[in-house]
Formats: sequence, structure tokens, C-alpha cells
Amino acid sequence: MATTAMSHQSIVSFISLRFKINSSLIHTSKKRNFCKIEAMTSQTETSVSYNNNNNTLLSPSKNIPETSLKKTNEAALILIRHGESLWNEKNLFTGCVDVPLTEKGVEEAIEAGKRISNIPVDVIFTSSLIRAQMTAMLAMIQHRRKKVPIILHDENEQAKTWSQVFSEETKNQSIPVIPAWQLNERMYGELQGLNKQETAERYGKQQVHEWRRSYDIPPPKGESLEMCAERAVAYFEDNIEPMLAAGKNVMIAAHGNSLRSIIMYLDKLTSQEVISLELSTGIPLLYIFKDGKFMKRGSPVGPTEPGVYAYTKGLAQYRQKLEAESEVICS
Ligand SMILES: O=C(O)[C@H](O)COP(=O)(O)O
Repeated sequence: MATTAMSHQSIVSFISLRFKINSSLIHTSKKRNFCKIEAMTSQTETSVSYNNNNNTLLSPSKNIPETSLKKTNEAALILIRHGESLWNEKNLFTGCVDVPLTEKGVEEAIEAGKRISNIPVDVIFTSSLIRAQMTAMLAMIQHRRKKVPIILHDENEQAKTWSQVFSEETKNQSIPVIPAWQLNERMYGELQGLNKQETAERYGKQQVHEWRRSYDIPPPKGESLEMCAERAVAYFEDNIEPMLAAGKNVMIAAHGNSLRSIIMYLDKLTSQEVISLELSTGIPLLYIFKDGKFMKRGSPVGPTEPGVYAYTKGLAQYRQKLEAESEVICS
């Protein structure tokens, strides 16, 4: 076991990164959550960012001083809409109701995991809903790097303290999973639990289509896509983009509409263009973040096909490392 771990270390190249953030640096333009950050990330591609003092992971903020970030070339961003849920199967408006995956949804998540099994992942963000969390976990089980995704609990001090990890080696073989309610599905208001087909028959197809796909028309007592974007995109900008800028490879497992709002931001779609954007369950999408820009790479194909991996040198090199690593393990 020890020999294998040593071999891994000699094969995979790691980059050290340290950054400190002063809690007094706070955006004044928008009321967003900021936290005092002192994160230590010892390894890319495999790294876990833990606070030195209490072993808990801390998220960076957009306020990381430019100079304190190590400049890295590019980072991968994977977006996955959760696999089919029990209410997708029943064609019910789900929104923020917390229902699990169906068996088909479990299979979709596993399939998604196979597709991204050669793409580096340093940190995972999920919504606070179980269907997204199940998807993230099931997908990561397929990853060739075989790191263990660990959900970070920061609901209170005790939860943080009681979930500490005391081995550096174990931490380095883990991937932090950060749940954030801001990535939750759009709140569907009084439509939650109603059948989509029956609702269309009752209120008219056009009305229901507007509730589901327009940018700024909210369903009764629910959130429009615009309202959903206000929290989801703000969270992305404040918590996820700084990670990418620091060279961290990120996976987000979330929902049809929270991801539509993030994709609208990434692809600079207009409120008209976003209307026709549909996301299938369990299909991962890949972006490369480079020089402050997002480049869309589509959906990664299976692990044995060249496809997406030819797109960037960095991804191709990562894949080669994984292959070299598995050869060492097999020999
Ligand atoms: O919340 C829901 O019902 C679905 O996850 C997304 O629904 P939509 O495709 O009707 O927006």
C-alpha cells in the first residue's frame, strides 16, 4: 500500500498554492456571503483545501488579491444536471422539493462519471438537494483517480469540528464537496408537486411554457429564471470562479434551471437565447477556464475515446498521467 502511494506521488506532479484572504475585504456592491479565508491547497488535480487550524475546508472568495494567486494556465469546469429524479419520472414540478434519484437516475449519474473519469477534479460544488449530491457522489466513484469525495458540513461549529480529518495523506486522497443552497433548483412556488401535463391542460400550454422557460416571468409564488440567476450566478462568481482562477478544476452538480442560469452567464446568452436552452439529466458539460474566459467544450465522450481530451494539452497530459499511474498499479 505504502509503495503504491509513493508511486502515485512520484507520478502525479503537484503544484503548491497558498493564499490568504483578509476578512475585511468585502464586496460592497452586492450583499453576498464572505468568509475569512486562510486556505492551504497543497496539490492541484487532487487537492483538498483545508484550513490549517481546524482541518476544515474553506472556500476562496473573489477578493483573493491577484498577486497572491499562483498563475495557472487553465482549469476544467464540469457541469452536471442531476440524474432523473423520482419526480422527473412522474413528470411533477419539483423545484426545491428534495427528492432522490430513480434507478435510471443512478445509472445516468454513473454514466456521467465514466464520461468525466479522465478529467481532473479538485473540488465539487453541489446544491443542498439530495438528487444533485447523489449524482456528484455516484459520478465521482467512477473517476480513475479514485479519490474519495467528502461532503463538508459547516452548518454549525460542532458539525465542522466533528468531521475533521487528521491525516494529511488521507486529505490528499479526498475531494471536498461543498453543498450550497444557492445552487438549488429554481423555487417553483405553487407549482411544486403538480403534474406538468395537467398544469398545461389547466392553465394553457403557453402560460406553462412561460412559467417554465421565460427569463423573467415567475411561476405563482416562485422564482423566475432571473431570480434564480441572482443567487446562483452570484454564488458562482464569488465562490467558484476564484477557484478556477487559482487553477482548481471544479465540478458542479446542480439542476436544470440553476445550471441554465450559470450557462447563460458563461456563454453570455441573452434572455431570449436562454429560452431555448434545455439540459438533459445526467449529461456532463465541459468548459475550460483560461485567461479569464470560459471556453465551451461540449459533453465529454467516454473514457476510451479521444474526443474531448484532444481539446487541450493540459487535459491530454492529465489523462496520460492517469494511464501511467494505472500501468504502475497493474505492473
Ligand atoms: O424542478 C423541476 O420540475 C425540474 O427539475 C425542472 O423543471 P423544468 O424543466 O420544468 O424547468
